[in-house]
Amino acid sequence: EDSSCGNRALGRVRYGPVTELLSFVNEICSSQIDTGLSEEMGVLLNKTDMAILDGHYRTGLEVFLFPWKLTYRSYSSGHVPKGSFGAVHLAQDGETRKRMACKLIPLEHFKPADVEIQAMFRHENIAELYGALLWQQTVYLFMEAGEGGSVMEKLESCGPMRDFEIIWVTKQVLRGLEYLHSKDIIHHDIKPSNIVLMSTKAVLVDFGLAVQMTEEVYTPQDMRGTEIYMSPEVVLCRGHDTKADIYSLGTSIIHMQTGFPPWVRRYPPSAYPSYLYIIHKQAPPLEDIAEDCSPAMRTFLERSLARSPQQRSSAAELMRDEAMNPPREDQ
Ligand SMILES: Nc1nnc(-c2c[nH]c3ncc(-c4c[nH]c5ccccc45)cc23)o1
Repeated sequence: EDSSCGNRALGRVRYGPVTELLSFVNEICSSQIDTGLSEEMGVLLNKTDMAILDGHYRTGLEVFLFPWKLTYRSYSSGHVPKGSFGAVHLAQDGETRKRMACKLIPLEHFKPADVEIQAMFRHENIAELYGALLWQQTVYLFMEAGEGGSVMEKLESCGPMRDFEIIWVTKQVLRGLEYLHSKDIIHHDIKPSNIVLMSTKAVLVDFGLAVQMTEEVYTPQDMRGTEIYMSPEVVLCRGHDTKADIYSLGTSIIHMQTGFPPWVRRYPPSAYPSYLYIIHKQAPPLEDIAEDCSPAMRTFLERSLARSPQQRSSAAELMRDEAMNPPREDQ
């Protein structure tokens, strides 16, 4: 005990740089440390407006968690097993009043990939990582909060989005993808529930399936992503690249336009437990584009849903597409 502050036990939560946070998450995953300890331990990145008190950062004392309603239906068989999962809460620092998102992941399901990309690569359209704590076999990831909820929640509560809303969200996502793809990172799970809204921007979340390519093509050991938004080359499992995210953005736009992801209205989930074969065999789902879709947006979608990844436009090219810069009177 530290006599200078009486017999108050000093906790094991500390401020540190990204490198220290990364070594902390690797330690807890390789169980190099006794994870059974009753008190919390972890690393909060410097200058994150989070107030550690004597090495403690306890839920209910230094920080408070409030459950967000995270309700979204999965149309297909939902997550392919590799989907990263964890309950996301609203968090608020007791001292600084800073509001954050806090994702709780059971230690046995936690992997360093859940934080590596967000810790090492920062961009205004990627949810910033503030720190990681381990307490009672649960990892607490503190991140930038999208208090407007996800695009999925917006679709479920307000129905199909209007053109100018879709264009605003799509440009935000393209900025994030342009950055990630310039670092050869594939997100692997672009979809409405992984795009969260703030007052001035939208950010991408859930990098649990993201990978940084080391070659031209990424050959997966397992299928990654959520089926209904998945590209044909990912379904084929013979190697893919960052263009897989562009296809998933295209299917997400169809969802934003119509209120339904592609395929489900023509192939009802009751009759089709899996869409992998349909995605593989059928031409891209251009039939599911909204009837009142503007010609410019239809061309944009044809370019993002092209079957061949080589033919598909890149995020940088789509940023410059006329659909993203409509004439004023269209607004
Ligand atoms: N899977 C995942 N991994 N990281 C996040 C995440 C980081 N910051 C966030 N901010 C908001 C929300 C969020 C999603 N649906 C919502 C509905 C209502 C309110 C908030 C939300 C989620 C996050 O989510």
